[in-house]
Amino acid sequence: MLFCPPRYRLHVNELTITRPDDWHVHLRDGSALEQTCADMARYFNRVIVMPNLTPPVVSVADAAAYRDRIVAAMSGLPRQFEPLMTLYLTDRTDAAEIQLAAASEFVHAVKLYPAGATTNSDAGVAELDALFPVLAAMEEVDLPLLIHGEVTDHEIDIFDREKVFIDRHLAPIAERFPGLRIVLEHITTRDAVQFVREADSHVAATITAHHLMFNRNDMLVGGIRPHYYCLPILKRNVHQNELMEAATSGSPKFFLGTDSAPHATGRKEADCGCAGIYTGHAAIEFYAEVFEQLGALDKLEGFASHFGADFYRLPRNSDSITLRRESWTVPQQLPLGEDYLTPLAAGESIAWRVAN
Ligand SMILES: NC(=O)N[C@@H](CC(=O)O)C(=O)O
Ligand SMILES: [Zn+2]
Ligand SMILES: [Zn+2]
Repeated sequence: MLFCPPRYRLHVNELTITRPDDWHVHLRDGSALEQTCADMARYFNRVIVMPNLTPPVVSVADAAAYRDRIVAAMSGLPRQFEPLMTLYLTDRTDAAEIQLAAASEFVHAVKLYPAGATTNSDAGVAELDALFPVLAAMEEVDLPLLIHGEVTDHEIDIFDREKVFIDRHLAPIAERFPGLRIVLEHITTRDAVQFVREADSHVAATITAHHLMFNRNDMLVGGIRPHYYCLPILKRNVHQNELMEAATSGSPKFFLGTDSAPHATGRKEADCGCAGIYTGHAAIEFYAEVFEQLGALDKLEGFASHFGADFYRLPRNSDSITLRRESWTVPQQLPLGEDYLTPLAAGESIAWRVAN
């Protein structure tokens, strides 16, 4: 599965780390919340909730109502996480809404989707320049901007869309708004790693487990695997290696964001399958497997539990979780409301398990 030989192997059977947070997740809505919230609540303390519902979460009032639905969905669970809400930036977002968001206790960031870039992004931004007054307001009130960093131009190859976004849009935005905190979400390329590394401390990135575990060969060689299809799309192994290096480097600029994104199995195994991979059922376990194979289990805690909180200027969690080496088999399917989804690694065994 992984390309890099391990630097060294730590043979531990138990690992206790500060309780982690997930800085990028799709919980969806309605009856889907039962599964997505239960999975997140198992051990995450805080999760950054993506706003790409239909219709999207565009106002503080929308975010408050969505938050209530999430909290209600967690009421019967043995433990709960804190949903950190985000607003979906549109061509109609104004500075007044940004000020309301900053004044609220529960909106922690604003998400930029270029129009048409990914699942449920039709309402996204068409003209970035027109949004500069809004970005200025965010810089002013210190509200982070989260970015799905891909251009959508028809003539730009899908494998180049992240790099072109960085060159055309991200670099100019970071330069024009030096005080704006920016998270480049779910990075997939060497170019993104380099950009984030070289930027100042206002710029960070989330890295998913699946972009660490797989490259485009895993999706395309020997047959096409729709459950590995997500956006940004899996890249070449050289990019995967760069992500592994960044995630295990100990740099506080790179932290955990699962981008766990459920779709009903029938909508992925289709003529025109949806983008999104579900990892919420085994998120920290997947990361632990990758970090272990890279001989970097000692770097997991910073990546999963410290750096994101530091970037969002929230306290690090004060309690911990314990991962045990205990093999278990991922179910073939999980409920998604009245439908079902196919989780990543369905039917396969996973080496780590979080102790209750
Ligand atoms: N990552 C994905 O492939 N899909 C996400 C949207 C996103 O994060 O871009 C989704 O909402 O399904
Ligand atoms: Zn995205
Ligand atoms: Zn996402």
